[in-house]
Amino acid sequence: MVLLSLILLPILLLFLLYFIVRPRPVTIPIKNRHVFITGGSSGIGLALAHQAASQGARVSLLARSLNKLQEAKESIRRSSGLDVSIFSADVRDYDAVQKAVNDAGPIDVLVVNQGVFVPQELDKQGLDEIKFMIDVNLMGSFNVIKAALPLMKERKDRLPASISLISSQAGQVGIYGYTAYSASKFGFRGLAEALQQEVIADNIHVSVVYPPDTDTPGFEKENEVRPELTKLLAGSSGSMKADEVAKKALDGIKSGSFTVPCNFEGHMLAIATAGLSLKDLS
Ligand SMILES: NC(=O)C1=CN([C@@H]2O[C@H](COP(=O)(O)OP(=O)(O)OC[C@H]3O[C@@H](n4cnc5c(N)ncnc54)[C@H](OP(=O)(O)O)[C@@H]3O)[C@@H](O)[C@H]2O)C=CC1
Ligand SMILES: CCCCCCCCCCCCCCCC(=O)[C@@H](N)CO
Repeated sequence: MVLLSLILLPILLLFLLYFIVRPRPVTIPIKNRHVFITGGSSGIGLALAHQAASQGARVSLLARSLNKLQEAKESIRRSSGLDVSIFSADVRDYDAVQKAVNDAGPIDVLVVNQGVFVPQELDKQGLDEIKFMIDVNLMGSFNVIKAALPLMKERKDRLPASISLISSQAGQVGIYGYTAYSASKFGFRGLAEALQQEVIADNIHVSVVYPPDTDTPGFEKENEVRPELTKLLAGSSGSMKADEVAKKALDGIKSGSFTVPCNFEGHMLAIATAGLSLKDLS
């Protein structure tokens, strides 16, 4: 009897725990909603913009180069017939970001995607490049989220909304040659875990997307200077097309998943680095 309850009690408790944290699927609609993508003029961000527009979202893009933004706007107009809003700003400039975000109007789905990567051993890398990556990738993301959050919270429809961060598999595991880059992306994890707790009451769902090497203009440039060992290690997770990553990202965002892996290795990494991120269970 005692033995039986010793076995049954933990099982009962586990069921109870599961009942409390069981998956409660959320669907974040994007049709007719405002999707704001930073770094949306190139690579993964641009692919996401195309897909969001083709699913009926109202899309806004933010990046520095007005030329590239205009090209992106034109290519989305050609493919989906839709007009996207473009904003030229550097994410490192809070006032410029705030102005862009306010001009764009309340955001339903914020995709923080801008990013720079200059791989190099710490030994050889200058502090200027290290600061560049931390400032654009991490501090820039704070600027964007801080600027967008007040209006996101005030949105009238109360439909589920999303804040998603495009991290990297190098934001799950430190990789040779990526000391600064990995540090900038690991920061996303803490930001996201804490932020999710702070905004869930506003029905805002935080997602972190972890792509492997992805075929983009930025990646092409990176490859010219990438140390051999970095190539080899990153190569162990293969590479994807920007469209494929964008699809995984958008599906993950729409389902409100906290962790969004993009390939098989990504699923393994998600399990290996789950930590206390229990959001995916709730
Ligand atoms: N490609 C890859 O292998 C992988 C990429 N990632 C991540 O995905 C994201 C997108 O990468 P990818 O598509 O390759 O990048 P690209 O270099 O192709 O595009 C980067 C985008 O960010 C914008 N951007 C860069 N700096 C700033 C800035 N200071 N302020 C505002 N916008 C800026 C660029 O426009 P502009 O220069 O005009 O400002 C451009 O629109 C990044 O966060 C990256 O770390 C993650 C894993 C793998
Ligand atoms: C436990 C299971 C392990 C599975 C194997 C995992 C292998 C790790 C590979 C990490 C790849 C990092 C790519 C970074 C890409 C990137 O961000 C740059 N291109 C810059 O944009």
